[in-house]
Amino acid sequence: AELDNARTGRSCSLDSPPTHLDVTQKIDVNPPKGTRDFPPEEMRLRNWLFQNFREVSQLFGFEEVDFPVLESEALFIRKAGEEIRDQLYCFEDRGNRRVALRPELTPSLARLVIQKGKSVSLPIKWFAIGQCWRYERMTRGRRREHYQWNMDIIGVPNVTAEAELISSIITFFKRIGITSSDVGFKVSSRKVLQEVLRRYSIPESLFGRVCVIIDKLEKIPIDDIKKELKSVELSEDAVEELLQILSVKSLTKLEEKLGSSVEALADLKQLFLLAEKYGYSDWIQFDASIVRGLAYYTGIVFEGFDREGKLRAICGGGRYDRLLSTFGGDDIPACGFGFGDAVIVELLKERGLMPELSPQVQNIVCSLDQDLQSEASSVAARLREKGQSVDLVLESKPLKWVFKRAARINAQRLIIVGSTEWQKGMVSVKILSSGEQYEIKIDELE
Ligand SMILES: Nc1ccc(Br)nc1
Repeated sequence: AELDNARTGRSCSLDSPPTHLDVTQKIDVNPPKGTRDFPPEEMRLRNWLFQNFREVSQLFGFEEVDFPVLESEALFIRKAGEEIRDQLYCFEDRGNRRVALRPELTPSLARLVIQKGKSVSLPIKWFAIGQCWRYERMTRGRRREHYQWNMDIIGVPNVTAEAELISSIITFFKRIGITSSDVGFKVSSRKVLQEVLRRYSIPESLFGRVCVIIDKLEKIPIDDIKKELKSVELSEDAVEELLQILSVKSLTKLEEKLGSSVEALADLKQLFLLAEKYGYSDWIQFDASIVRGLAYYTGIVFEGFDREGKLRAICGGGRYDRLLSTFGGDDIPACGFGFGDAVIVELLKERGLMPELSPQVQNIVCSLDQDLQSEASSVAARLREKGQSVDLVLESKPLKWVFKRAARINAQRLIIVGSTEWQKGMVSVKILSSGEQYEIKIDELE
């Protein structure tokens, strides 16, 4: 009912919102279906992951940006039959506007680039880490939100941009202990598809839709793929040729099939040459079946995969030279990738690479009797002024309780404010790792 209300813009709240005294209705303490809470332990892992995303992005000279989670629905309405469209988390707001929770970040980035126009100089190198949404029937019990790391290079037409993006992802993998024996990148170019469609005089307008269908290879039966391709007027021959080409796994074979003048080949050869120079050749392989499921890719496409074949794609991206112009912007070349926060964690667990992240606090401060509580607060304030983190025990507790809490929050030092020591202008300090204990003048504490 609430969702209907939200969709129609009617009030979302209850008639008379419960006051703090009403306990007539017990609320569901779980988050909405398909969404997650981030209690401290999960939040530490998320922060660790995002910190690595950020540090790699900055290592490559990218600037961080973000956009509203809520966007105009129009940003994502593409007529190519994409899954991302079918699962759009969209509704009508109270102003009768059609809006959507963003399913991806690239359209928002394109919108901002156009909005900025000439005020930003090219090339633009931006990265973002943002929550993205899909409304999937819970039949499949899958998540409805995830966080995606994106890096995009706008304004560079040649594949040096794609080579740089792949290098940044590999840098990230190496930082967290993933090697080229764990993960590889399948690389191809949509210009391969484009060339085949051209040879069969398939209209350009069908390109996006054909790519979306091809992306379902290995996800749905081959006969359904063929049926869908024929439904967009591909002839039997065109379908057969297409599927033939998509099974090619070497550039030499591709050259035999398409000839050496095809632009796709030049791009791919240059990319593999650059990979050699970056030193990441053992991470990438040509695979013509890679097309990715977003309609707007126009050139090189790539996806990171787990070599054991147990997990879904870890990340993916490619060139999207037409997206800005389809939004009414200038004809500016662009490429980028998206990297979700879910599969990578599954991979880390698989490989035993999950980081040990415990809470960290330098000091726990307590007073031994109630009359010294304010003195304990002044000791905490003094330490914090010196940049020391302090967990201040806020009510009178037995020392046994304090020690237990100190262990739980992984405190390094216990500072005890006791009356005898306080009379002498001192406090007791206990180094919890070694057990070493001593008294120190308050104004020497740091
Ligand atoms: N696009 C998208 C959004 C949210 C999730 Br979970 N997966 C994919």
